[in-house]
Order: sequence, then structure tokens, then C-alpha cells
Amino acid sequence: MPVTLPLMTKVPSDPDAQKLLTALPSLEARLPGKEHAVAFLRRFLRSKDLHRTIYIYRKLVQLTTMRTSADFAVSQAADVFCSIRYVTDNPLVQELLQILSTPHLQALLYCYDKVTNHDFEPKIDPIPLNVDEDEAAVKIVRLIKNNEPLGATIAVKDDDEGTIEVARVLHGGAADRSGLINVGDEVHEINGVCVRGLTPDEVVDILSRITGPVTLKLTPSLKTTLQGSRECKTRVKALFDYTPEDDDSIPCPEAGLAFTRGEILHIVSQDDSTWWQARKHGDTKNRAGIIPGKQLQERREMLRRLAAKAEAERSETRPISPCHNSPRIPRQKRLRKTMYHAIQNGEYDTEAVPTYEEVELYQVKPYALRPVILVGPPGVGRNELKRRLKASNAGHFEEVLPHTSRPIRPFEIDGKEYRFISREEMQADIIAQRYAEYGEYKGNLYGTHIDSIQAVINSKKVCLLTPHTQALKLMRTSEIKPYIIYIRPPSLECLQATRSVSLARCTNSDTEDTKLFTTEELQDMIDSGHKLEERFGHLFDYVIVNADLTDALRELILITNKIEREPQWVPIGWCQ
Ligand SMILES: Nc1ncnc2c1ncn2[C@@H]1O[C@H](COP(=O)(O)OP(=O)(O)OP(=O)(O)O)[C@@H](O)[C@H]1O
Repeated sequence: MPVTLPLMTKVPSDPDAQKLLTALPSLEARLPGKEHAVAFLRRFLRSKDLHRTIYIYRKLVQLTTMRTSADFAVSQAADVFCSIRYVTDNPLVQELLQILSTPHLQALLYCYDKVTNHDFEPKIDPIPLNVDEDEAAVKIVRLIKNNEPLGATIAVKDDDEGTIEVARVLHGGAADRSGLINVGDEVHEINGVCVRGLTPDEVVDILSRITGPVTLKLTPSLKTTLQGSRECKTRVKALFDYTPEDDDSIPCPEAGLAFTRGEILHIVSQDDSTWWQARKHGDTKNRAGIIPGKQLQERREMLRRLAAKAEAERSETRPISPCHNSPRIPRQKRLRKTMYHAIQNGEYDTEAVPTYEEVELYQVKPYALRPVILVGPPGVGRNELKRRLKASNAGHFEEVLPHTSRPIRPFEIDGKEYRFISREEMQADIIAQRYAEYGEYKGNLYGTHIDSIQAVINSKKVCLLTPHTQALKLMRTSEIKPYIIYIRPPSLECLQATRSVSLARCTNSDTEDTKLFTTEELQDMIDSGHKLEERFGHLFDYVIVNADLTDALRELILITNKIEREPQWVPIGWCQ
């Protein structure tokens, strides 16, 4: 219901409408026969409604265009309040009075006045115009600095004058967001202080002590830099752990990004090949951090390996090969359980240094489920977990039928326990790299054919594999797309406790009999696990510690369920 306030009892005639009225007789003389139209115009120009409308319009224009006084909104609200406070018989007026009295509305109007009058801290002085005429083109950049770092690193330029230049601008940082600071810009002054000849540490010190407005006098870089607008879209999986604080060569540890192996990083800049910029996947923080570039990391890791090798050669009293499982368990003894070892095939490229692996997001395909590979040191429980996982969902998981060149025995059926083929046929496919792993036992070849893995995938079942770790490299292809789970042994105390309760049998024996694990064998399992992780850890998608068997199985069921439902990061090229 409209409220009539006692504010507009008499509306003054509008002067412009009056002028039109006085001009009407001359118009009438020039338009013979249009008396009715002119009479209508006269009535219209005299009507109170027109004058009121023009009056309101003029007031509104005045309100929106007038320069506001310091407390314009606040005082206007106070005026309105005073004008209507005695109108007690109208509930709407009462409501308006109540609204105008609320602290929130008053605070809002107060803020409105402050903002429209530009009355806020810190005040930025106008940009000085007293720049030397012969000075190279400079840009004056004004930023308000809070506790957030500027998000740029600086370096001394390779000239004789000790010029400081911007070495990198961190993506998403304050400098980047301003869009005003670019790589290669020379820094001359910070808040009027000349920085030429200072060390980067001294400049950083000046900057870190400033809060509030920072004025930077810069010479713009001559290089066309698009850094602020370009963001490279590379996604990588980190294959090593990184802690910037432990890195002596990082240009600015505070700007570094710590990560652990397996984390997905979004590489946002590779402009500097030595130090990349990255963000962690899922990290909502704006600013990117510095990480070592691939080549730098490879060089450093190679140097570390050379140093380790030299150290090992010096202490030749303890010669342990990195892939040697245990000096106490002879290698042949293990043949009994696994039948063969994939040592010739899938040999790991010891020269490759794991740094970053480019990845892409793989969408689940229900018609081609990813095979699950369980790896770990001998005796850790891979086969036990595989058996239990299979039993947990009958018909959903399937193992691969191995091929062998062994002659078929009476009562054996081809395709039940093994696929029996000739030695020549098997050798030809081994040469053609169609075996994910193979080995020889008592003069016969045994192996896992890639076509057999493919057959399980095509049957829409989840293929379960427990290959030798050496075979991983050949199995980890876009053709098979395996999900690799490492089964890690728990602590020695936990192994002793859990394995003695279950009367766990050590199957690495050269006789048909199995026996209980000795403490020495359990310690070997842990040591062997460490070596596997050091050497192949970058290939693992997930790690399960097999302490309590029920817990480990529950975790295995959860993760195998998850990979059938949720997208996963896979090496680039696997999604085609
Ligand atoms: N979490 C556990 N707690 C107790 N016993 C376990 C656990 N996991 C496995 N075991 C037992 O340990 C023994 C070895 O397990 P399993 O045969 O599965 O090892 P593996 O990793 O397949 O190694 P290998 O290939 O040498 O046999 C088995 O007797 C198994 O029942």
C-alpha cells in the first residue's frame, strides 16, 4: 500500500513546463484545425501529475549526480528519520523507522559514505611527475602490501652496475595478480630508496619490512613477456619427495613448493627450465611455488647416485646389490614358489632417473576395467591378499592363465592350469616382447602372455596379477593400464606378532614343505621391501601396509572399488 508522507503537499510548477505552456498560442496559430490536440497539450502541461513527476525526476537526478558530502547517506537517513518519526498511525512508517534505527543499516550507510568519498586506508599519494627527462622509460607501480609476500624473485643483472631485476613472477601471487610486474623489469627504487648495487637479500629485506603501499620504480623489460597471461597446462605426478628448506640451491626457499612422491602437480610455468612453477592439484591457494625443473633434478639425482656408488666402492666390505633380495636365502630356493623369475625380461633401466611423469585424467571404462597388480617383497602376503580379494567378490576378479612349454601331463587339460605351447612358439613371442614376464624352470619356459591379460580385460573382469617387480616396466603400458599396489611389510615387531598368530608359512623353500618365518627372514622381508621401494616406488599407484590381514584386505577392497568408480591420473597417452 503506498504511503503518503507529508513531504510533498505543494509541488512548485516546473519552469520548463511553464515555458512550453507560454509557447502554445503561437503553435496553435501555425496548426489550423488542430485545436483539440493543442487543448489536450495545454491540459497535460498544466496537470499536477506532470509537475510532480518532473519534480521527482529532478530530485532523483540531483541525488545521483551530486558530489556526496562526507556523511551523505548517514545524514540523509537521519533526515528521513526525523521527517517521519511522528507518523505513528502507519505500520509501514513504523517499520521503516525501525529499519533506519538498526546498527547494521547504519554501519552499511557509514561504509557507503566512506567508499564513495574514497576515505579509506592506506592513502595512495598521486604518482610523482618529477621523472628525469633523460631517464629511460620507467613505470611506477603502486601496490598495497599486506602480510602476503610480493610473489616475485629478484636477481642481480649480469651488468657492471649491480642492477636488480625481476627474475620470476610467481603465478597467482600479488605481483602476478597486479599484472604490472614482469620478468626482466629492472628495479630502481622501492618507496624512494635506490636499490641499485644492493644484494638481492638486502632488497628482500627492504621489501619484507614494508606493509601498506609499496611504490616500485621499474624500467620495463624489453623482452616481450606474456608470463602473466600464459599458464602452461602440464600435469605431472611427482616421482620424488621435495622439501625446499632442505634445498641449498633454490633461489628463494620461502617461494618453494614442498611435495611428496605420488602427488599431482599442475605445472604453471616452465619459462625458467631450471626452476619451474607449480601448484598442487586440489590446492585452492592462489600462489604457485617454485620446484626444481626436470633437468636440474635429473642432474642432481645422477650426482647423488655417483656419490653413493663411489661410497659403496670405498666400503667394499659390504657389497649388496640393490636388487639382491637377501644374502641368506639362495635365489634358486625362491623358484619353487614362483616357478620362474622375470629377470631377462622387463629389466629395469637403471639409468632412468624418476623426476616427474606427465599425467592425464583417465575416465573409468566399465567395459575395460584396469588390471590390479600386487607387488611386494617375497612373503609379505601378496598371494594371500589376492586370494581373499578374489573370494570377496566371486566372478568379479580373474587371474591370468600362464603359458608353458612343459609337455602336458596325463589328466592335465590345456587351458585349465596352463596354456601348453611349443618352446619355439613361446620363444618367438618372448622375442616379440609379448610376455609381460617369463622364466625357465627345470628346462621348461613359463610366462604371462600379454594377450592372456588382455583376454581377462575383455571379459569385463578385473585382472589380478602378482608379478615379479622387475616385470612392472613391461606391464605398465597403455595397452594394459595396470593399477599397481605395493604391499609394504609393517615393522618387525608387528610382523612377528601377526605372522606367529596366523602361523604364516614361508614358501621360499627349495623343498615342497613350507615352514614358519624366522626373525631373520622377516627382517629380510623388510630390507628387501626398502630396496624395492627405492628402486620401483615411483611406479606404485598405492601402498598398503600389510599389518593386520583383515584391515589390509578391507583397504584393498576399498581401493579396487574406487578405481572402478573414480577417474584416475595415468601417464599421458593412456587415455587415447
Ligand atoms: N597380515 C598378515 N597377517 C598374518 N599372516 C599373513 C598376513 N599376510 C600374509 N600372511 C601369511 O604369510 C604367508 C605368506 O603370504 P603369501 O604367500 O601371500 O606371501 P607372498 O607375498 O605371496 O610371497 P611369496 O610369493 O613369497 O609367497 C602366508 O602364510 C600368509 O597366510
